[in-house]
Amino acid sequence: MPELLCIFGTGDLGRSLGLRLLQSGYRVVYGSRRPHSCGPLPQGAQVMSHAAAAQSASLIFICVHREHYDFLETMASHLERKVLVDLSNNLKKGIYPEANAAYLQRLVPGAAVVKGFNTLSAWALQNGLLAGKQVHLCGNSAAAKQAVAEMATKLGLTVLDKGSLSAARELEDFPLQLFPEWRLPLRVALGLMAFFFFYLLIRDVIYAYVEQEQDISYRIMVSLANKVFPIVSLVMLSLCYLPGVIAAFLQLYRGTKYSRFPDWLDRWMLCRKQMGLVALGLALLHAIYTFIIPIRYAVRHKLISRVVDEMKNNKTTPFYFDDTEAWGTDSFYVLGILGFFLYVLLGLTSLPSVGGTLSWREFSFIQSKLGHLTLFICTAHGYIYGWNKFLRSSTYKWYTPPGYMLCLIVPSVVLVLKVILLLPCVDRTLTRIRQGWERTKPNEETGTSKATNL
Ligand SMILES: NC(=O)C1=CN([C@@H]2O[C@H](COP(=O)(O)OP(=O)(O)OC[C@H]3O[C@@H](n4cnc5c(N)ncnc54)[C@H](OP(=O)(O)O)[C@@H]3O)[C@@H](O)[C@H]2O)C=CC1
Ligand SMILES: [Cu+2]
Repeated sequence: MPELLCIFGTGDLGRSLGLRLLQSGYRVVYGSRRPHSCGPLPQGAQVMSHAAAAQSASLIFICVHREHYDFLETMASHLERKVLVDLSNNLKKGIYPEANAAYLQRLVPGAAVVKGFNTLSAWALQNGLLAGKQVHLCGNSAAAKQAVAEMATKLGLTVLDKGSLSAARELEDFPLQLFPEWRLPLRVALGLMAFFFFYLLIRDVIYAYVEQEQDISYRIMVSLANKVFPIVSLVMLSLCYLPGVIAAFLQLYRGTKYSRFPDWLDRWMLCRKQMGLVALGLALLHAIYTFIIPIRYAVRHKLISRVVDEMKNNKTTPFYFDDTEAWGTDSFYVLGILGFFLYVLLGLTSLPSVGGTLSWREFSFIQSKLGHLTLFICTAHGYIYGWNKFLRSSTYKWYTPPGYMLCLIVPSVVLVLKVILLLPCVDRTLTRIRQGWERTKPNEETGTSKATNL
């Protein structure tokens, strides 16, 4: 006979959890305030009063909001020696002085409370999106935790033990976090965008207005945006590879890999993927913005008015083929296309479903070798853009360097550092360090090792 599990509460979560448990081969009994009118439940589940349901099972899921926990105190005698799983979440951090699970344990001291599953959603349970999902558990009774962990494994979940019930607070705060690993990359991207936008606004629009009394503020919409996006994209892509390079230099400097990186570097390393994806998004915007250039009114007007001018004045300027310009623009576009293609490739392999099919060697080849190649190609794309501009006109003053000049500094630095790391002698040392070699090498004569590999 399959094991019988009990669920208190017939709400959204209770129903979805019951359905999933039934599909995993358990029997389910619901405890409800109104067992005869609680609406449709998953097929095969029984429903009774709380007390009767608790009697028949040893493991009880509390799928009730914390605000209604008080009824559990009145039936504490029925819950003696039961395992109570607390799945509750709060709407905000710190509304209650103690964690929900600690509160539950206080109401029912005779039971073993386990906190967990609160990061799952009714929706994911209902749609069977559980495979490989990680759940955290904590509780004071090891046996109770063990029982819950076994059940979770049967549901296809991966269990992570977070220790005693005092960790419940942390677990309850988890679902309240909104994309924690995206916060830093998005802040950096917004900061950089704001900086370059205002810089270009002053330099291109306001400067032209003051100096030449020309109102070209319409350029904010497309031209300015189409400079800000590629600039920030390139800087973000560099920032995605910079921490790896810094870490390598730090290892070289320390001569060992067995010491922790500073916190800021750790945090930076952990959001590289998100940095790269933000960069990819901006590169995509840049590509789309570039496509609409020929159909813009301002561009068409400029071309047509030049022809009309010449017809009116009845003279034609010599129209010859500039070989340098042809090479310059073509290589600019080709590098842009190749760079964007590699960008997309990097983005695709960062998806778990694609990255999971790659071996570690393949993954690191794509993310590191191909990643730096992407950075190189995109930086070259930027340099050629600057070069073409320089060929066509150079009315720019030295004190107003174009935006792309500023942004090219960052990727150039990263690339130079990467080239240094690729020098055979540096590369050899780094490989040895990463294989566990330390500067205080074992003393070969006596055969004793001073280095500890910990
Ligand atoms: N929905 C979700 O995706 C998730 C929910 N959770 C947590 O699970 C818990 C339940 O959430 P959810 O199912 O969405 O909520 P619902 O409001 O859908 O359901 C709550 C259930 O609790 C019971 N209940 C309500 N009032 C009382 C009361 N005064 N005394 C006793 N029982 C009562 C009712 O069942 P009955 O009428 O049968 O007694 C009701 O169906 C919450 O703590 C929530 O934070 C956690 C993770 C995800
Ligand atoms: Cu470009």
